[in-house]
Amino acid sequence: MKFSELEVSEEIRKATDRMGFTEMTPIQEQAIPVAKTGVDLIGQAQTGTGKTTAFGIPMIESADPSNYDIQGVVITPTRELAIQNAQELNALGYYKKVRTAAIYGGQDIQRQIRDLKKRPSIISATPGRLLDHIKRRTIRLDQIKIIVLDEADEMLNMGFIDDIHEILENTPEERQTLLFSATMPRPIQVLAEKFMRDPKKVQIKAKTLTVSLIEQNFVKVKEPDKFDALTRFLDIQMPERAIVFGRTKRRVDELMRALQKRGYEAEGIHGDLTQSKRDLVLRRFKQNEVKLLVATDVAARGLDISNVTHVYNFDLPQDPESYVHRIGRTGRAGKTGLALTFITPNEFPHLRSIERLTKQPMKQVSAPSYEEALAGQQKVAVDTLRSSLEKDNYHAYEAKAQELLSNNDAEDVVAAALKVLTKEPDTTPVRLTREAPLMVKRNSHHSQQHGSRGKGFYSRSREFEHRQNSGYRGRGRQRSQHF
Ligand SMILES: Nc1ncnc2c1ncn2[C@@H]1O[C@H](COP(=O)(O)OP(=O)(O)OP(=O)(O)O)[C@@H](O)[C@H]1O
Ligand SMILES: [Mg+2]
Repeated sequence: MKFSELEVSEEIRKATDRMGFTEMTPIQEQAIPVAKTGVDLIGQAQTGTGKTTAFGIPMIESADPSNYDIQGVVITPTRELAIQNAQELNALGYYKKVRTAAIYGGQDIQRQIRDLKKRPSIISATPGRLLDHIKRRTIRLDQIKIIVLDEADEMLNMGFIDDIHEILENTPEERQTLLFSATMPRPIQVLAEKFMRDPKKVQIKAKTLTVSLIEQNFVKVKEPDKFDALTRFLDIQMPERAIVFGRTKRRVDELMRALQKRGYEAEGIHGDLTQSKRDLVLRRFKQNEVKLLVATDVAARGLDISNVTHVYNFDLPQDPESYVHRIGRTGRAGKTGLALTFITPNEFPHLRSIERLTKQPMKQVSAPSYEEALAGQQKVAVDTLRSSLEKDNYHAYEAKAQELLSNNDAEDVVAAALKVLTKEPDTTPVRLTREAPLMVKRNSHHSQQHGSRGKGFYSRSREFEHRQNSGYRGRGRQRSQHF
């Protein structure tokens, strides 16, 4: 079905047109008409299939820009996602003149207060900062009509649940509540139904939980060999734009430095960086100034960066759902992608639990040898040379070529030129602190949640457990500190 056939105001149809959308995606086609009737809704569809617009249209449609109250709220687990959702809502509200403000931690609160004085109709926020504003009375939610929990399962996970409850207490009881995510574990749905009113479920049924356009591979590699394997894969696969996920903030810092040391353009993103640094790194990645983004799970959910061709899970994620979201950073909006997951020998049970959740077996590949990586890079050099020949723009170099050929064998000259052009696999020694393999924890929080009898789900990282016991106030803060 096309947006032009959707029963919405002309301003919204024009906005989707301006955004370049013609056909609706399945979640949009099915969720928008239901949400417009005002009922509560749980929407589940694969990553990259347009859930933002699916909740965005009913929000913009119900907002009245001549009313000065905040009428809608979208809550997300990360700051970058709050910014991104605000951008999409502003695009959808362009002709109707419905304004959305992004409200998130790490940005000057006075600046946000000034923004709020301009009376946005919708707020796209992270929970902690939203609560700060509620307490300062710079945001009132008593007139809202719609609240959306984007990445709902993550928002209702142990880390954010208290904040969400506190936010909900500040909203009118007759509000409409919408939950969206690509993953929706059963226990989270049960929990959600406690604060929703008879929610309708719109689940886009697919054979697999992950998008079929993403090729999913894994490589078995011992911890000390992981980094060499990574750089050889990079040399062979030559991703246009890739995200490398590491387990902890320290790991991300070390990986980024190690990659840079071997001559790759890489930048890191995690929760210990200042927000301006996070913004800068993401901007450089989006603008293709760096090809590799090394990230914790702070970049796992929701981020929509076009042309991410590869996702490397250098470390396994903490839980199978995170795997689904991480690899979903590629293969978006109909594009193809490749995901490669590194598994150390004793992490195999985790691989199987991921496959059980995704219903998609991963294909085993082997780590390229030095020679294979070299052959890959040589091919790049040959291709570069060939395309230069085709461009026919090297005539200014002909005199020098003749000079070289008068004293040397032609084959030697070309071979030497190729050597210079080839980025040979770099074996510069690097130091990475050894990561312990993920533990299989019986009766863990996750295993109970998924009703899987404690087999094969993961324990939280040591860092997380340490933080849990280290007196941070509010569980939501602990969770956001984690990545
Ligand atoms: N109807 C459409 N036609 C074409 N492109 C679309 C359409 N709807 C959304 N898109 C584009 O598809 C991309 C993915 O959309 P979006 O970020 O909303 O996915 P999502 O389902 O929320 O994914 P995730 O689960 O990763 O958060 C965006 O670039 C968006 O602009
Ligand atoms: Mg999304």
